[in-house]
Amino acid sequence: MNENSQYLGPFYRFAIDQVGVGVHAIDKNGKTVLYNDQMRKIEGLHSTDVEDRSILEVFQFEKEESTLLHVLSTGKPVNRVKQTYWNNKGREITTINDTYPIFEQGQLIGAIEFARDITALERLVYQPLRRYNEPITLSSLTAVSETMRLVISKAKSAAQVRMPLLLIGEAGTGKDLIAEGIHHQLTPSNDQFISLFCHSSDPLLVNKFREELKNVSNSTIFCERIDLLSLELQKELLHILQTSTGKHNLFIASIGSDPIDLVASRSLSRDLYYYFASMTITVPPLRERKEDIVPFVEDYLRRLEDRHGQSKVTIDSKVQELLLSYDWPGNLKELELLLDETSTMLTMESTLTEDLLPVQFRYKLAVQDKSQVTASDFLLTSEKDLMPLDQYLREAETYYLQKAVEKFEGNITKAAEALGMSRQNLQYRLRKLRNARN
Ligand SMILES: Nc1ncnc2c1ncn2[C@@H]1O[C@H](COP(=O)(O)OP(=O)(O)OP(=O)(O)O)[C@@H](O)[C@H]1O
Repeated sequence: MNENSQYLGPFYRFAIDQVGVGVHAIDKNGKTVLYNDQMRKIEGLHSTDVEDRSILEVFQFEKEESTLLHVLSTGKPVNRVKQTYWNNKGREITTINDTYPIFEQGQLIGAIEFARDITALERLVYQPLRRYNEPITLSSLTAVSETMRLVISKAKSAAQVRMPLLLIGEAGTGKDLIAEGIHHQLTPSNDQFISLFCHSSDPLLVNKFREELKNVSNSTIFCERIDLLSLELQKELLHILQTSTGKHNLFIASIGSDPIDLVASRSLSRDLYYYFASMTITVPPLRERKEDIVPFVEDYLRRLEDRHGQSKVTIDSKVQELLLSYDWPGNLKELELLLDETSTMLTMESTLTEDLLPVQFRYKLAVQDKSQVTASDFLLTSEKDLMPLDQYLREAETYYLQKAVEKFEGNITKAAEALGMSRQNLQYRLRKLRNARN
C-alpha cells in the first residue's frame, strides 16, 4: 500500500460498511479479505465466521459452485446472477449478484462480489391479483377446501369485530391477501389499506411508520411479518400502536409460524403478541388443503383469458395429478410462480399438458419421489443388505438431513442451525446428495 491508500484505508472501510449492497472479496488463494455489514445481513453470517478463511472451508462449496472462485479461475466477470436465500431469521431474500476479477499491474489478485437485495421488488412483481387490478376481496380468493372456507368465514367475523387481529401461516399462504380482503369487508368501510412491510430491521422503517401514523385515521394498517423485526423494533412498534388511539384505525399483523414457538425462541415479543392475540386466524399450508390447487390454477387461467383474450385453457389430468402429488413448500406463491413460467408457453395451447411444465418443476417432483427413504432402509437384517460404506453413509446423511429439514417445515436456516452448520453448507449438501442419487 502506498502512503495515500494507507491514509484512505479507514475511509474505504467506512464507505464499504455504509453502502446498501453486500460486498464480499477474496484474495487469489480464495481467502476472504472483505465482508461488509450488508453481506453479513444477507448471508446471516458474522464477519468473524468468514474473514481470513477460505470460502471453500466456510461454505463447503465445490469450486464450481462458487461464483467468486469461478471468476478467480477465469479472470472474467459474471453478472446478474439471481439467487434466493433464507437467512437465519427465516427471511426470504432474493439477491442479484455481480462478480468481478481484480487485477493489479496485469496480475489477477482476487475477486469481488456485489449482492443487491431485491426482495421488496420481487414481492411487488409477484402480486398477480394486484397486477390484474382487481380489488382484493375475500370472495376473490380461492377457498374451496373446508379449512380455507373456515378461514374466510373467520375473516368475515374479524371484519365485524374490528379488533387487532393476528394472521398466522407459512410464507406464501395468502395472509397478505386475507388482510386486504378483511379491509374491503368492513362496514362502515375504512378509507385506506396501508401495509407496513416488516421484512427489515432498519430503525428508519419504524420511525417512518411513527411519523406517517400521526396523520392517518380511519384506516386498516397491516403490519406484515412482525416476527422478522428485531425485538427492539417490535417493542417500539407496540408503543406506537398503543399510543395511536382514538383514530379508528384497525391493526392487523402477520407472523410466519406458531406464536408460542416464536415467543420461546425470542423472535416475537410476548407483549406485541398479546396486543394482537385477541383474535387469531391460522392460514393452513397448501399441502394440507390440496383441494385448493386445481381451483387456484383454474382461477389463474381464467384471469389470463380475461386479460389476454386468450381462448379457454383446460388442465390435462396428468398435470392435475402431478400438481396434487407435490408438497408445495412455498405454498400458493410457489404455485403461482410455476404458473407465471408456464403461461409464457401457453399462448397457442388450449390444454395445459405435462410437457409445458417447466423442467425445474419436473426435477423437483423427481427429487421428492426419490427422497422417500425411511428409517428401515438403514437396518441391517442380513449380510445381503451390506453395501459399500460410502453409499451407506451417503444414504444415512440424506435421510438425516431431510428429517431435520422436515422438522423445521422446510426452513433451511433453522435446520442448519440445529445441525450446527451454515445454511449454505446444508443447501450445498442437500443439492450434492440429490445429484448423487440421480
Ligand atoms: N387464496 C388465495 N387466492 C388467490 N391467490 C392467493 C391465495 N393465497 C395466496 N395467493 C397468492 O399467493 C401469493 C402469496 O400470497 P401472500 O403474499 O398473501 O402470502 P403471505 O402469506 O402474506 O406470505 P408472506 O408471509 O411471505 O408475507 C400472492 O401472490 C397471492 O396472490
